[in-house]
Amino acid sequence: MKTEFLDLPPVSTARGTLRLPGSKSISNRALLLAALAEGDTLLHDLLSSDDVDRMLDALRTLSVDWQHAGGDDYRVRGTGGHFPVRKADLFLGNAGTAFRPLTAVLALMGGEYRLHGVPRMHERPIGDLVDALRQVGARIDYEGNEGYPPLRIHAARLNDAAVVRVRGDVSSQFLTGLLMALPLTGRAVRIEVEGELISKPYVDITLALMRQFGVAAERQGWQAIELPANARYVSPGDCYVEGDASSASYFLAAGAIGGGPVRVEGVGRDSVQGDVAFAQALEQLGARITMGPNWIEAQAPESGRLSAFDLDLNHIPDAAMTLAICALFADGPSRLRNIASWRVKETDRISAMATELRKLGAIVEEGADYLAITPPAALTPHAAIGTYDDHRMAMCFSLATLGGVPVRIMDPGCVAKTFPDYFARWAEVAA
Ligand SMILES: O=C(O)C1=C[C@@H](OP(=O)(O)O)[C@@H](O)[C@H](O)C1
Ligand SMILES: C=C(OP(=O)(O)O)C(=O)O
Repeated sequence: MKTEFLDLPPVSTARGTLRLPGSKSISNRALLLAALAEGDTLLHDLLSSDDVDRMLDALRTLSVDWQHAGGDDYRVRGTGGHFPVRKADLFLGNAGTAFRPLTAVLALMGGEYRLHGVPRMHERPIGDLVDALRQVGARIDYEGNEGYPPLRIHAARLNDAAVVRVRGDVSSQFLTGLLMALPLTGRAVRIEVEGELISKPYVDITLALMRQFGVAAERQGWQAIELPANARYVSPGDCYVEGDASSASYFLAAGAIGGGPVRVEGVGRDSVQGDVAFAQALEQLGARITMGPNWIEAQAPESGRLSAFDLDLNHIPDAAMTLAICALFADGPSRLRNIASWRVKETDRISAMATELRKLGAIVEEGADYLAITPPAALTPHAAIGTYDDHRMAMCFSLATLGGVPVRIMDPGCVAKTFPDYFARWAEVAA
C-alpha cells in the first residue's frame, strides 16, 4: 500500500558525505546503447529506480539478454542493432529517457510495437519526435490524442532522406532519441534542429555515450549534427555510470542552506552531466563550493545567508527546481527564468512549485516560463506539501525543514522514479 505521507522534523544543520546513486540519464542511455551494440557490455553502478526498471523491463520484453551481475552492475548482451522481438506492448511508466529513445529506435526496427505509460505520460508531448521519424519513412500512429502517447509503431520501408529536421524547443529528448536511433540506418544523416534547442547539456550526454559505443557524431553548434555513414555501435566492454548530478543538487543545497560542509561523491569536475552546473549556480548565491574530479562539496556563504538571484536556468531544468527552494532562504526576491519545459514534465512544475511554496509563506508570481519568489520572514510550520507524483517535488521540499519547521511530504514514495532511498539518505545529513 502507498504510504500517504512522511512527517519530516525541523532541522538546523546539514553536514556529511554521501555516495550518489547512478545517473538516470546515463543509465538509460547506456542500457539502450549496450542493447544495440555488437558485443557484451558490463555496466557498472547502474541506477536502481523505477525509470531504469522501465527500460530494463522493455529490453527484456524485446528479448534483449541482460543479467544482474551483482551490486549495481549489469551485463547486457548486445544485439548488433536488431532486437529479436518484432511485436511487443511496452509499458514505460513516466520515464522520458525510456519513452523517447525507444520510440525512435523501435520506429526503425521493422516491427509492430505499442508504447504507453502512466496517465501523465499520455499528457507529455511527443509529436515533434514522431514528425521527425516520419521524415525517414517511419509509420507511427497516435492511439489517443494527436501528438501524445500511446503510440503504435508499424513496420515500415525507410527512405534514404539525408536530412532530418526536429524541433528542439519542447524537449531535448526528441533530438537525443533521433541521435541514438539513426545510426541504425547505416547511412549518413544530417539532423537539423528547428527552434532554440532547450536543455542542451543533455544532448552532450547523448553524444558522449554514443562516442563510448563507437559512433562519433559531429555537432555543428546547436543547429545541426552530422551522423557518419556505416556507423555501428560497438561495446566498449565496460561502461561506468556516474553518480546522478540532479540528485546531488538536494544535498549540495542542504550544505549551502544548513551550514555544511556536505560532500557528494560520484560526480565532479570531470562529469559529462550538465547538472553539475548547479554547483556554479549555488556559488552565485554565495555558497562556498569546492570540487574534485569526482566529488563536490558545498558550504553556506561566509555571511550565513544565500543571496537573492535572477538566473536563466534553461541548461539545468531539473536541478533548477532545487534553486526554487533555495529562494526561500535568500536575502530578497529571486527569479528563475527560461523554465517553460517544467510545464510538460512529471507534472506542471511551475504551477506545482508556486502552489506548494505558498504553503510555506512565500509570495510567488508564476509566468509562462518563469517563477518570481519572495521569501517569508519565517517559514510557515506544518505545511502539507503535495508532490503530484513528481519525485523532484518530494525531494526538493525536504530542504524546507532547514528553516526550522516540520514539513509533511505527501506520497513520499514517488521519489522511486530516480532515488528510492532518498529520505533515508536525507536523514543521514540533516540534523
Ligand atoms: O535526456 C535526458 O536525460 C533528460 C533531459 C531533460 O529533459 P528535457 O530535454 O525534456 O528538458 C531532463 O529534464 C530529463 O530529466 C532528463
Ligand atoms: C523530467 C524528468 O524526467 P524524464 O526523464 O521523465 O523527462 C526528471 O527526472 O526530472
